[in-house]
Amino acid sequence: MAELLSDDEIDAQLGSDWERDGDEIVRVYEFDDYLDGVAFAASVGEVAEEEFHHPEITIRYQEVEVRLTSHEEGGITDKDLRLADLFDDEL
Ligand SMILES: C[C@H](O)[C@H](O)[C@H]1CNC2=NC(N)=NC(=O)C2=N1
Repeated sequence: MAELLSDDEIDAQLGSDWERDGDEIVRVYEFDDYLDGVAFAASVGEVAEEEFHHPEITIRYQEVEVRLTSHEEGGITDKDLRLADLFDDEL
């Protein structure tokens, strides 16, 4: 089981395009084309399944919102920060 991160640890390590929202970290990715967003969401899903750590993904017109938290630990852990970086690499 991963350790919950402190507020300072999260602030220090969170990617600049991500935001803290309570027990979650969130990023909204923008796309010119709806289907590019759909394809990106699919690639995020592939990474999540490989890592067996799953985000909430919301696909909207020209944007995809990705939210991460560690459900078992009840907050934000290194797993969430790592997945955020891996998702950003899918762009
Ligand atoms: C049994 C438990 O659901 C699994 O170990 C995994 C699946 N994917 C998961 N994803 C996320 N975000 N948090 C979890 O705690 C988690 N647990």
